[in-house]
Amino acid sequence: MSLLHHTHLNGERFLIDPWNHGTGIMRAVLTRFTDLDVTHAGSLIAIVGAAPAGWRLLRSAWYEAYSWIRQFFVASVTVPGGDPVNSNLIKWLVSHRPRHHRAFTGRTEMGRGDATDRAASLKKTRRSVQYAPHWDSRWFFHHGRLFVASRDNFSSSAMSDPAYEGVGGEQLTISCFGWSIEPIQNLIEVAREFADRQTQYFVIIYGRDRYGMSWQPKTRKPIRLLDTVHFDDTVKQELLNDIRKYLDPRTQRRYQSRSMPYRRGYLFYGPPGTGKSSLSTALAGEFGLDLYEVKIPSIASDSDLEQMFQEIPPQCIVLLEDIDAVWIERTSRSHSPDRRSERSGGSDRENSRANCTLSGLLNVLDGVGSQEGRIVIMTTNKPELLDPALVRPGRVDMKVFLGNITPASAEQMFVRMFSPDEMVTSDTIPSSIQQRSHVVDLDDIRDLARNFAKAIPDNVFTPSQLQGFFQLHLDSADDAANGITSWVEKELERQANSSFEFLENGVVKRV
Ligand SMILES: Nc1ncnc2c1ncn2[C@@H]1O[C@H](COP(=O)(O)OP(=O)(O)OP(=O)(O)O)[C@@H](O)[C@H]1O
Repeated sequence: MSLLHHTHLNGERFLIDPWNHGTGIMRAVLTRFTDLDVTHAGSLIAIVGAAPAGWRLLRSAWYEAYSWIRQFFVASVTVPGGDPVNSNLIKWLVSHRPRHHRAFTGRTEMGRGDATDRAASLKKTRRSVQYAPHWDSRWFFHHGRLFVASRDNFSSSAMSDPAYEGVGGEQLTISCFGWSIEPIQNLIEVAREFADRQTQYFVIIYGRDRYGMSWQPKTRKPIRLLDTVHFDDTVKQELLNDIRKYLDPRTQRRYQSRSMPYRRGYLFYGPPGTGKSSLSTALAGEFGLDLYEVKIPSIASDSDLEQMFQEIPPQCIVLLEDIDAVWIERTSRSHSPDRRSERSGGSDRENSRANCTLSGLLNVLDGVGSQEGRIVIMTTNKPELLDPALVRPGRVDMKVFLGNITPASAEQMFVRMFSPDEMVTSDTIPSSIQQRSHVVDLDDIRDLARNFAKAIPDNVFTPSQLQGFFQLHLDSADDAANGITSWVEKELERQANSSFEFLENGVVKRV
């Protein structure tokens, strides 16, 4: 089809091309309705069209200039992801963000739900959404100085980690103008103090990340007082004094001057549910130490174990759980699987056998990195399976037995559960329940506790069993005191039959 059109204007016949024709109309329209000349509009369009290229040019010039400035006039400190200083800085940056920060990550809350939302906590169906500020690089002033914090190698997998705080987990570089890193060092100190203040009521528990590649803060537990872990009071005092003495700086100097390795090991042993893990966490809170959790059965190899230990900082508690799962080298896999199975109490334990060896474990316990003020706590339900080499003095300096509950401990537990401080009497508890929990006088509670303790047979139930009973009666001390005798009878019967109870169509059945 021809692109030329014929037209008549004032009786004349013109041959025009559509472009000129279109421009003519545009010009006519523009001049009619605005004062703009279309030739100027054309220049405007040309400028707008050239703007992106100009912008790109400016940007690359800026990057060039910035890298030049960085090279000669900027001091910087890079902190690797996963390092405690990294998370301290992130905490400080997040809480000192500009008021109008607009980029956030949104994630379903993985930790405890809103403690005040009783209905939600009971149903456990809805979790709140957690919003955390998000940025790649941020400029900010601190003490009159301009800093920039930039995150490198952001990986989206970090976001699916429950410990991810919206930012963090990646390498962080803090820069400022000048030739000295002193302002950055000061900023780091400020961030560390800030983080310490924020976490002083919590124990930070570190675990390996999902790929087993690095230590990550796994949970932050409110400090558990040692009074809430019930076991022999004399042993508790001995343990506390021992750790206190060990952490005293004078002890460290004495160890060093006598060329002794500065480390301390403890073994907590006893039946499941007697408080071995709880005691370890309570000690971490008592002495303000972070807790590094090593689950022996989940370690892939000796070299993994070694790598883990190399990355554990000094001055912390290392918790080696289920230490009896360590493969005992002397009874090699090929020679005596039966014997091992027999020693470990059955085929199910075979399945949970660790892949690290005894010598691998002894290596990391005695290795160079272990001599820096760490406390190593090993826990086991089966101390009789442990190799004597593992628990010899020097590796295990004190053994602490945590056993079944005594009537005296049961009495203390009762008082703790129902003392006025512990009883919640806020609006979150329905008034009907508040009326039932009328006993809040401490003397009354103590009386009830004494009667309660009389019903508890010595050394039969674990503290966690008793805790389970309290959980059913948290709203009323009276109910707990009245219900204990029948609970004890039922539990004794159940233990005698060593049966597992379950409900089927409303009928209690046992297997
Ligand atoms: N001695 C105790 N005093 C107070 N509470 C206890 C005690 N022992 C256990 N509990 C309670 O029972 C629960 C389980 O305790 P914990 O996990 O510390 O036991 P454990 O000995 O480490 O068990 P396991 O050997 O199975 O790991 C916790 O909620 C804890 O509060």
